[in-house]
Amino acid sequence: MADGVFGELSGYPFLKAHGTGNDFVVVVDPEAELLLADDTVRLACDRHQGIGGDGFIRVARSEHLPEGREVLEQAPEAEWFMDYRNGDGSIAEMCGNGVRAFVHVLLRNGLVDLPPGQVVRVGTRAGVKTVARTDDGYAVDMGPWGFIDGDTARSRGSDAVVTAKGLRVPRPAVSITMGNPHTVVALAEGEKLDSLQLFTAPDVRPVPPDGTNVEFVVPLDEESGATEDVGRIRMRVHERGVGETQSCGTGACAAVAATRFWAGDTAPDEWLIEVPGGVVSATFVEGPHGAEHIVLAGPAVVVATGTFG
Ligand SMILES: N[C@@H](CCC[C@H](N)C(=O)O)C(=O)O
Repeated sequence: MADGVFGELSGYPFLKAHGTGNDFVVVVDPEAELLLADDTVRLACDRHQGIGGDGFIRVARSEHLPEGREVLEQAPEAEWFMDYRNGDGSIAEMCGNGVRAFVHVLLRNGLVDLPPGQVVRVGTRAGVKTVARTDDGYAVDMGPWGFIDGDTARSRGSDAVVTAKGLRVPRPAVSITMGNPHTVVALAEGEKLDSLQLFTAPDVRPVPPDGTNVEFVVPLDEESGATEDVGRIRMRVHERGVGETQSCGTGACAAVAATRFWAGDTAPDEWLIEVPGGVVSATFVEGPHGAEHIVLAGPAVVVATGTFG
């Protein structure tokens, strides 16, 4: 490759994609030949000196990455692996908006065929995800959700305390895994959500062992579009390894899991999540072996293609 500002990426083609405003620099590297040092990823995602993105996605054949080979042992059909990094270069287990963008790029580049009614299985560090096409995007079985500290959450309703700029007092929260870690805080009013300052990371105690993404949610009532059958929340998020983003798919799943847990048995299975970058949906379904899975649906868009300078 040419000697340019992006090191090994100079001269390499990229796509810029997003899902509800959560944006990604995507490279198609089927043989996983790129080294992808943290600095290189950081520069690619830099909004002033790079292409700009919340995250960086490498599209690689599973057989060429160690984590991909582990996936293939359980799911030989998961030919493609989403190698995901945050904008600061750190590796993340999973990205719900990113996996839709990933499949969109696979289709756009003719790397998979996805006729109506069929699914594609994608390898990730949080296991294999099954993705289907919808009328306006993609639906992803995100797998099971779980409490990070199940006993405390179930007995007390919360297992952490969050402090953030714009919150008058620290708030109780619950930490949930979607393969990656999340801590969810409920607020009573929209104004409180709007006045949060999320340039700096909220303080979470105790913080989960691998850090956390923090979601602030406001449950909406029937006047704001919720119904008996479809719950609705507004959400803002501070992402681990990034900062505030316009949307977070795994965060939306964690947010509805916490909201439904707090609401009790009568809460619906279908949810709409309003984020600054749009709306995604999440549906609780019965997965294999009786585990409760969440299906996340939303759009994926490629906005540009180019070559690193
Ligand atoms: N925006 C993503 C999540 C990306 C990873 C996250 N920042 C982490 O470190 O866990 C999503 O849509 O899920």
